Order: sequence, then C-alpha cells, then structure tokens
Amino acid sequence: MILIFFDKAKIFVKGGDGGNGCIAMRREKYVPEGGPWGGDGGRGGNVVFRADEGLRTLVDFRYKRHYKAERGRHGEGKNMHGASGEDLVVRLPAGTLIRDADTGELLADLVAHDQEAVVARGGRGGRGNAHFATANRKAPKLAEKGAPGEERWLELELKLLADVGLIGFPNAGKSTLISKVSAAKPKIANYHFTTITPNLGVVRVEEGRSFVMADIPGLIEGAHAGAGLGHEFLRHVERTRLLVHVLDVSGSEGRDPVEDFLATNRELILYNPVIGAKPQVIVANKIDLPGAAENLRRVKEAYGEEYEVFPVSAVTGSGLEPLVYRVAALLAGLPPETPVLLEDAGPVVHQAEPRFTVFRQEGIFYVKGKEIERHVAMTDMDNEEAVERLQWIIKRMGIEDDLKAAGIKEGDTVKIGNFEFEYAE
Ligand SMILES: Nc1nc2c(ncn2[C@@H]2O[C@H](COP(=O)(O)OP(=O)(O)OP(=O)(O)O)[C@@H](O)[C@H]2O)c(=O)[nH]1
Repeated sequence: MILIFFDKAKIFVKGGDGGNGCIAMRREKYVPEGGPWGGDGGRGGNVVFRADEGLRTLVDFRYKRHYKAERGRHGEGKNMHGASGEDLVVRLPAGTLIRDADTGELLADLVAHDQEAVVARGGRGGRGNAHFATANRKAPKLAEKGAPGEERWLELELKLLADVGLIGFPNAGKSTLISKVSAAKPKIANYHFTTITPNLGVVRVEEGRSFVMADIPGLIEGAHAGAGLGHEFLRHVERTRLLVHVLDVSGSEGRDPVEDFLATNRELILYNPVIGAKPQVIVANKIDLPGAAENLRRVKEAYGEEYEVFPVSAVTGSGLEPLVYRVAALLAGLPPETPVLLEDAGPVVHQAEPRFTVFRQEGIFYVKGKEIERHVAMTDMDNEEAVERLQWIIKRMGIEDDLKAAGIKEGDTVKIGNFEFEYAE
C-alpha cells in the first residue's frame, strides 16, 4: 500500500490566435500596375509550462484558472508582417503530471527544474494577399485570417510532500492552526488506517510561494509503541523539512508548556530519530486566554535562545501571518526534498490522427479534422475569393470524394467546425 497525497487542479489554456493576413495593393506614383502588397499576420504565442523546484503545491491554480498567450498582430500594407505574440510561460512545481482533461492523455511529466512543455500552440498567422498572386490572378483580394490558437482544459496532478510537520500535545491547537492557515485540504488517496486521520493543509503565502503542512495527530499518544498511527503516514512525515511545535501556553487542563515541550521531543526522538532531528520552531498558542502571558514569558526564557518562539492565537488568527511568512522563509533556506515521481510515466507519445474523418448523423454530413477545421477558421466567409479557395482545398484534400462515398447528394448539409454549407456538385 502506498500513501499518496495529491494536489489537483483543472485549468484552461489557450495559445494566442494568429494575426490576420492583410489585403493591400501597391499604389505608388510611378508604379501604375502595383501588385498585391498585404503582409502576413504574426503567429500567436504558445502557452509553455516550466517546472520549478521552488514551487511545492498547485494552490495558485485555484486562484487563476485561465491562461492565454498573446495573439499575433495583423499584417499590414507595404508587405509588413505582424509581430508574433509573446509566449506565456507558466511556472509549476517539478513533478507535476499534465493531462488533457477531456481525453485523459498524458501530455507531459515535468520532472527537472526548468524543463518545459508547450501545452497550447499559438495559431499560425494568416497569409497576406501577396501570397495568392498567380499568373491569372494578379490582384488577389484574398487573404487568410489567422489560425486560432490551440485550446484545451488540462488536469494537473502533483504528489504532495509535507514540508512542515506539526507536533504537540493533544488539544494544543494543531488542527485549529492548520485549518486557519490552509487554503486547501488535499484529499488522501489509498490509505486505510482507521482511528487517526492525517490532516494535510496547503498554505499559500503569496503567489508562487506555498507549502504543505501536515498535522501529526496522536503522535505523542504512545505512537512509538506503534499504536494508532499508520507507518506509511510516518514515512511521509519523515520527509518534512521543518517541525512546528505547538504549545498550549494557556496552561489549560493543568498542563505546563515548558514541560510539554521536553516531553514531546523526548517521545518524538524515541519514536523516530529522523523526525526528531528536524529543525523546530515553537508556536506558543492560545495567547488569547488568561494565564498565557506568564507562560509565554517562561517558554521564551527556557527556549527563546535556541528556538524562535511565535506567540499566536489559532482561534483569533493573531500572530499567524508572521508565523507563516517566517516558516516560508526558513523553508526556502532548507534543502528541498526530491519529489517522488511516477516511475511508469515514461516518454510521452502522441498518436497519429487520421487527416480527417467524414460521417453522417441525422442527415447532416460532418467533416472532422484539425487541418480542415483550421482552414475553415482561417477563411473569411464574406470574401468570395477566400471561399473559392476553401472549396478548392476541400476538393484537393479528398474530402469531396469521401463525402460522395458517404452518399452525399445535391442540397445536403455539410458541417466543418462552425461552418455549415449546402453541398453543390
Ligand atoms: N482560546 C483558544 N482556544 C484554542 C486555540 N487554539 C485551539 N483552541 C481550542 O483548543 C481545543 C483543541 O484544539 P485542536 O485544534 O483540536 O487541538 P489539536 O492539537 O489538533 O488536538 P488533537 O487533534 O487532539 O491532536 C479546541 O477546543 C480549540 O477550539 C486558541 O488559540 N485559543
């Protein structure tokens, strides 16, 4: 059995549309019969994902779900080509699996720092009328529109590693703290231990900075004797880089936080020296309660030299912001744990698709295929010459033959992409 915590996000990406080609004629004083002079549109920018080892969670994708690259500029007269759109580079944590949300196809598995994958290509720029001049057509009034950028919904998936482990006595306020500072609570896959539920929170400090905090419930309740807690979970927690030691400084239930600190650490080292050796900060919790000030003073006196002490109230939220910022800063200075990656992800293979398919449904003939749909999208249907050219492409690609084979007759409706027309021989 493997215990895995996943973070997931579903986002929309779109490459920039290509710029339109331009229709222009050369008109200069001493050039009476000027030829076509319309420049091409620029290509749209790609959406590029880049892996970043400094990022730990997908939480930013809950705040922003649409990613669009810049479109290409339109072509202009005097054969001026439009500028290309800028690529949109989106950073995401190393170890993220990227799937097409509709087909489930694995598109990329970004493992190493700075590794990149293009997830939505920008559209090609439309060609200007200069391209369409022939011996018979010296002044073409025809240009292509820019091709639309690729668009798709993606599913991102990341195995989470706990960066921060919470330790402390029961009722010290660990669950309250984690729920207060977390932006999200990831679901746990594949685990079956019974009494104690590990509690994981994704803490978002600011855009591009987040970390994972795991409550280690029941650790002190005889966990070193093997009671209650799943070993898988502890193995997970072994990989935390920093411990936040939560003390109840209100001294409720007759507890003494100065002693609790030592007791918890003793227990921890007995149970698991690897976890026990992690760096710690102290959270002095429940400062809103009477008696807290005096205990806080005692905790600082006893441990303040060796440990950073953060007075907080998990209930009111006071003191939590400085804590979260400091923890993030400390994590940035600690060596990263290497994420566990899927061994079976393998190289990404794209399947070849047929160039187009023709089928009939409820009396309508459908033509599907990237290439022809792109031609349709790039054709200005109000421009007679452009439509003629599209008809010629339909013939040349062999689509008309397939339509005939499928039994098309004069007057039947054909649909390609958003374009619908009546078939005529
Ligand atoms: N007044 C006050 N009460 C708090 C504060 N933090 C937690 N509590 C209360 O203390 C009790 C225990 O808090 P939990 O967050 O459940 O403690 P825990 O450490 O997760 O406890 P276990 O789940 O048993 O490990 C709850 O009744 C909380 O409402 C605080 O800052 N101030």
